[in-house]
Amino acid sequence: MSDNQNQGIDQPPSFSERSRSVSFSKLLSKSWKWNTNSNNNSTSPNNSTQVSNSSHDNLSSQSNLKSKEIDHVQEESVHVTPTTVVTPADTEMSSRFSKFKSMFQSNSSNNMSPANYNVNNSSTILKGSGKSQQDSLQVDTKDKNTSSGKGESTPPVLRSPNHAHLEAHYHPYDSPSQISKSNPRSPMSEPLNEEFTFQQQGAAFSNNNSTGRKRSPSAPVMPKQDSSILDSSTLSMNSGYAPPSNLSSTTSSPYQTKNLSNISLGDIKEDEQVHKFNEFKSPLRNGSSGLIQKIASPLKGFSQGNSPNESKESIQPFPSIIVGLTDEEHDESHLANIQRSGQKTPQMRSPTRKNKHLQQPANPNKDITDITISDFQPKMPPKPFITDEPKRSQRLRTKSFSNKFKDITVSPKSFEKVRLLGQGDVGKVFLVKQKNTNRLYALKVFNKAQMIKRKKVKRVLVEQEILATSNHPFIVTLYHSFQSEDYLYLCMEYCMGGEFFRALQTRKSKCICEEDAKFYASEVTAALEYLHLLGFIYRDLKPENILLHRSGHIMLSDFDLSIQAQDASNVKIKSPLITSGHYQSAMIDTKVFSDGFRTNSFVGTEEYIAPEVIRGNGHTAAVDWWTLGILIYEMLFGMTPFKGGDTNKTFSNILKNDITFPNNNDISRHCKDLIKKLLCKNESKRLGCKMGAADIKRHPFFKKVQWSFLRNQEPPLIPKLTENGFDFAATSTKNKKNKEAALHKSPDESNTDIGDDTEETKIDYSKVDISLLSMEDQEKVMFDEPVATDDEVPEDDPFHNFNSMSLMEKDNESMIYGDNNSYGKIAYTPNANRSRSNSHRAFFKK
Ligand SMILES: Nc1ncnc2c1ncn2[C@@H]1O[C@H](COP(=O)(O)OP(=O)(O)OP(=O)(O)O)[C@@H](O)[C@H]1O
Repeated sequence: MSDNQNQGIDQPPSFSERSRSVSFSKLLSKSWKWNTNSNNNSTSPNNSTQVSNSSHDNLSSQSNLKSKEIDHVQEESVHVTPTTVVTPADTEMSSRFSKFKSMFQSNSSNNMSPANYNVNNSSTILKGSGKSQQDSLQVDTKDKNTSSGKGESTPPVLRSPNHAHLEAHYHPYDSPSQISKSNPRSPMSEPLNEEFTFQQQGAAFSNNNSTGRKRSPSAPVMPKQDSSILDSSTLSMNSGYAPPSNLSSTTSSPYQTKNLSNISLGDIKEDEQVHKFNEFKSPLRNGSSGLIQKIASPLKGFSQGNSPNESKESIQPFPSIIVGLTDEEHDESHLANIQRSGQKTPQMRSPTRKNKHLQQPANPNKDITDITISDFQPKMPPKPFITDEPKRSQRLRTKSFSNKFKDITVSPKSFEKVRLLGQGDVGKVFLVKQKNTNRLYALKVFNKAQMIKRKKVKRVLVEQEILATSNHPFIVTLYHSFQSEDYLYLCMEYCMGGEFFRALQTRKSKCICEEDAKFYASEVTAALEYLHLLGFIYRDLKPENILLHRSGHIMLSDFDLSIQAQDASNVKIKSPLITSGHYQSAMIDTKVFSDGFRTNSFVGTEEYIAPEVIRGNGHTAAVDWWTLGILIYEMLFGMTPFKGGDTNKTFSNILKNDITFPNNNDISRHCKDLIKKLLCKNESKRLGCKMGAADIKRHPFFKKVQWSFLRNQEPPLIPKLTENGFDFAATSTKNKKNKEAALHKSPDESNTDIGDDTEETKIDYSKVDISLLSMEDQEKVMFDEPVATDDEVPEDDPFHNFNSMSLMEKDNESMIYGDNNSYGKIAYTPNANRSRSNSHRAFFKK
């Protein structure tokens, strides 16, 4: 990877830690690829249609195909699906986006619409018998040979005429050994005794597998058939959900012919929820969209004005006042219309109104005592705008987060890469510097083609929705999100402290004391409470997804596995406020926001997965409280409680084993009680099942926690930048030299020169297939493509709902790059100011 060249810094020594960081659903599609060779063929491919209503369609079909074939079928089905036929007119119309439309439609079920985010395409991939799949493969091969890609009437799925390259470039994880090489998790150095220092560097995200913690190759392997793990009684069917596996292989249930090792993301029964998710209207959404309709007529009214300026304004497509109109302002606009149209004014309003221009013109018949100074002022044309209100596209205005965001103010070119921070399943996260402000951000970049191919479209849309909707001190701030022709970008607050997991690992014992664990558990509880309040279930809590802000406070990140309960809009809070003991903290019943919501996806991270997820009975927001229990345990003991030798054993332990606490650890009775109650295998008895977060906050373990003052407390560990690390200025110069030296040619198209990014040489993106470029060149395109504004992305584009927008926040608190800053090494220094015994008292003493 190019970062290797960029960094020029030492690789950190590798950890011999357990690697566990993979989130399940993110690798399921890989897992079935890897396991298909070893699967038995007990079920005919056609059987898959018999269970077409279940979430497990075609699993047996999958087992009949060798992994290679499946790859081909998956890939080639893109070509044969009739919906991929694009007329030349269509192609011309939306040339920049049509390739994704056709990819998405081909890769999805027939009734797919972009608005549904329906990425469950397993039936598309494997529909019919193995023979027809073979047939389609042959047909596709022909297509492949004849298709010349974009601009022709043959389906221009991608610009590349050779899709084999896609697999090579976008799927570097074709085998467990490859994944361990190419998809390592964030690297760490060895703990350096008291200093707890590690090298935080992107260079380790290259193909060099000797560095850093890796994603576990075994993690994506789902449990094999093993009747010892589950007996049929543990597979409760009473919820109406089918178990996703045949963990109990002895019975003849159709479901039990399937193996979890075969399950793919496409088999996850999320479409129902997603469908309802789309129907879901939050109060905010209702408000904004309703408001737009309401004010449509006043705007028309303005256009009837006599002033030329007035009519000019009236044709402005997206007057930004629209969303910002209060009811009062709306009334006022309406009033003005009525007055203009000669109708009798129903009621005169106060002259202290904001929009003075809407006041009545001087009335000659008016009593002299009624005349005000405004009567003598030149009459300004009606302005349907509040000047400091930024413009928002029509689409953005209808979003629940429209009050937070304005139209996009940046583009990929606005940022300069500092280094790679991390690489997730489908996204790369870069530390970037905004060129004109020197502000530092974490820029998460997703490859669109890869998102479609790996069925992650819905997930990235959910991630954007949650990040954009959230406004909480313990949830990472989204500053900008935008898309270009080939990429999606989430520009977030840079959490300088990196993963909390690293901080734990840099401790000698890999664990922290109970008081410190209480601090982090409190902050996580507060963040989960907030998410639940919005109706989101996080589903992937683990130390890897908890980032540390430079202040040392936590920041939850990575929401692509989250889901929104569909009934959050109709929530009636029965007992909104309850008090907690002596401290009278206000607590909200957060459980009502996801009451009655169950989802059946197999998501999570192996050691953190809740029993109900393994059982496949569907799960609720209670999974987040289970994961909180595991997290607290891991913080205290440096390991998770149910980890087994392999996935099967881990799942078996989760389902059957009681929680035990290592002997030599001195933790309080209350703490053990909390963990036990959170790790209750029966979710209906688990702590949190009654009132959600309020139940947890009222537990005696948290008795002395000042929930309202969490943000003001001293965190136990403070990340500190140290010297001699990555030097941005040096790398920047080096990059420049590299760029000058590099000859950027597409391997396939010798006459296609993507050029460099100097002013003189413009890149013709339409002629470049980014999948054929080296990683370095792909990154170059990533930081050079023009931004696609909301209105540019056609409605039928799969990424239409990914808004390009910027946070309206005036006081941007993001870090500013300075000359003396170094971003290579972070040390976690124990906070000397923090009392370990009774932190809340210490806080008030200060
Ligand atoms: N805001 C941020 N500040 C600093 N580092 C970050 C930030 N966001 C992400 N990272 C780093 O990038 C890594 C990958 O990010 P993230 O987990 O969001 O990607 P992902 O594709 O969803 O990964 P995964 O598949 O592991 O969930 C993180 O583990 C972290 O090290």
